[in-house]
Amino acid sequence: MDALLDTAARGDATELRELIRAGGDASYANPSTGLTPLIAAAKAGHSEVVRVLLNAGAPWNALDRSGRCAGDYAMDAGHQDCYDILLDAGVKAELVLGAASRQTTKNSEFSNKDYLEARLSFSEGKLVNEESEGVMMAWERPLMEAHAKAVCCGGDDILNVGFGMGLVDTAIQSYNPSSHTIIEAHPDVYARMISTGWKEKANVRIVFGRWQDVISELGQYDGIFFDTYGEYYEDMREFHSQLPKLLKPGGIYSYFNGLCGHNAFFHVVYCQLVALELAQIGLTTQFIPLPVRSCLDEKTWEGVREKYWQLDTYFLPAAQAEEETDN
Ligand SMILES: C[S@@+](CC[C@H](N)C(=O)[O-])C[C@H]1O[C@@H](n2cnc3c(N)ncnc32)[C@H](O)[C@@H]1O
Repeated sequence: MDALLDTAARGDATELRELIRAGGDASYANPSTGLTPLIAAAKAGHSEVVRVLLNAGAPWNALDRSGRCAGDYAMDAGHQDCYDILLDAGVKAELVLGAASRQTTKNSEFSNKDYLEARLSFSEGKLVNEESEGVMMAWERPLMEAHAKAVCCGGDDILNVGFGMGLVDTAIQSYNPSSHTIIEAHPDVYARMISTGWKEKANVRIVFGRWQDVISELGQYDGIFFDTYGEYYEDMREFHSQLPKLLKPGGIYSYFNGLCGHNAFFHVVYCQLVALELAQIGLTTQFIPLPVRSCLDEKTWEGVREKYWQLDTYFLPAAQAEEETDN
């Protein structure tokens, strides 16, 4: 099977087609390196070979032993054609997967039931669960301030889903909105909101519960921020399906963009996917690049089980609903 790797690396599309026709496995991965023909082709910039392999069923998202996929190599080497083909393949595959999962019956348990039932510990720099997983961390403060700015420039009625350490809500308060609604589902976080005086703020309304369960109690907002924990992309998609009811015309929606925060190419695929899905409900999405390297060092993650963010740039999503037209 290493013949496939050699042929892909050389960029010989004709020979590769023949090898596949003769039974060669396009999804082969070398057992010791994890190298796939797709990675070999993307690394060398052979776009026709990349196309042949994808058409023959090579998975766009296979990782080698260093945790990188074909798109990562194409991106780093500046092979734009390969990058575009792989991005398109990734977005299409995830769109199809999403459609398929929407057709399967829903699990009766919700995604983050265990998280919501477990105890949390709060400290200056972080909020962690019993497994020392970071629920929220102070390094995100500049990002939360930027999110608050984005959603507050849409108008005066603001909704935030997920209080965590209250970083985004503190920043939202600095814009003194007319109304500031906060949904929070975890009892420990809710108790802390009460003990730190959030209930006494004149413009704040706290809704305790899962957003899924309290959505009917909500109104319409000029700015909405979404940042929960322990939920899947499917949950966020479900939230997005409620945006036409929740977001006023011209309003701004933003979310914590931690999707695939460990892999640069997967992250780009998910940015595109969300933008496409939001476009289907009439929102136009921009991603504002924010450098985050300076917010993070090895010390940041001390005492936290997993680095949930490993990229140098954060892409802050700002999605605007269509303005109302007169006719
Ligand atoms: C990552 S933290 C939010 C951090 C916040 N943006 C900040 O600036 O500190 C996620 C929060 O969402 C809450 N949460 C998780 N699932 C939720 C749900 N389904 N509905 C409402 N809140 C939820 C968690 O308890 C947690 O407080």
